[in-house]
Amino acid sequence: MKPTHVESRDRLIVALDLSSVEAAEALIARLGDSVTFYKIGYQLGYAGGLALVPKLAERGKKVFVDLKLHDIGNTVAKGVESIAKLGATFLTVHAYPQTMKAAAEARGSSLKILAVTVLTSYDDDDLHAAGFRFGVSDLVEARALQAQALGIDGLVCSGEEAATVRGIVGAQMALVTPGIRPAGSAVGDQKRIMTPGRAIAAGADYLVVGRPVVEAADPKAAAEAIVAEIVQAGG
Ligand SMILES: O=C(O)c1cc(=O)[nH]c(=O)n1[C@@H]1O[C@H](COP(=O)(O)O)[C@@H](O)[C@H]1O
Repeated sequence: MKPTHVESRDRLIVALDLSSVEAAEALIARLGDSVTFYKIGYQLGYAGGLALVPKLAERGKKVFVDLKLHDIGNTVAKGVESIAKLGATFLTVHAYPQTMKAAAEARGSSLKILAVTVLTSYDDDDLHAAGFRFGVSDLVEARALQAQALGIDGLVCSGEEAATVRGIVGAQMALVTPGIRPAGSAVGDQKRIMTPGRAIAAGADYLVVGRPVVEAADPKAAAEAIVAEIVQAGG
């Protein structure tokens, strides 16, 4: 079950993984009306990009601030309060109980907190190497339940887990899926990938796409093709 109020175009979130505000502004201008939702993460955020959040919001765009916070509760809460003032729609935290609790309590009324379950560049071996005794699917499911119990607004997971997670948490939580790769595009460092259409069909509400749009010869055409696939999948 996907929230029906979200337009197909608004389900695409383009990751502005670029080295400067100027480069981001140039891409935003090229994409024009084809993209309504942007993500600002480490690369752009640490290069002055957080100043773009209120500017984009003023222009009617939605912004996902992807800082994947994880620290002691007090520090997380204060960071969340600062991000909330920028006018962002989404903010990520890692799905650790203390971190999620602090973020949920500090988020205010307009910012929504997304918990990153297991990074899409991880597989079971990567989790075991990091000291976890769970595999990806078990850890994603356990964290989804914890996030729901703590009042978190949405989850970041791969398309591979989307259908199961949707079944566990129901329709209320937003499911946001990175690791999106249109057929034929380079996988890069991602390990749990899915095409836009299959991810929507699996229950994703939002697709996060970086390189397949940002590095495309024609980013606008790449974004439009993803939106067309979302529409075709019924999203
Ligand atoms: O939170 C995220 O957005 C995120 C979570 C995750 O598990 N995997 C993941 O790739 N992301 C982000 O999604 C984007 C994916 O970029 P591409 O692999 O270039 O499409 C990057 O900005 C990542 O930081």
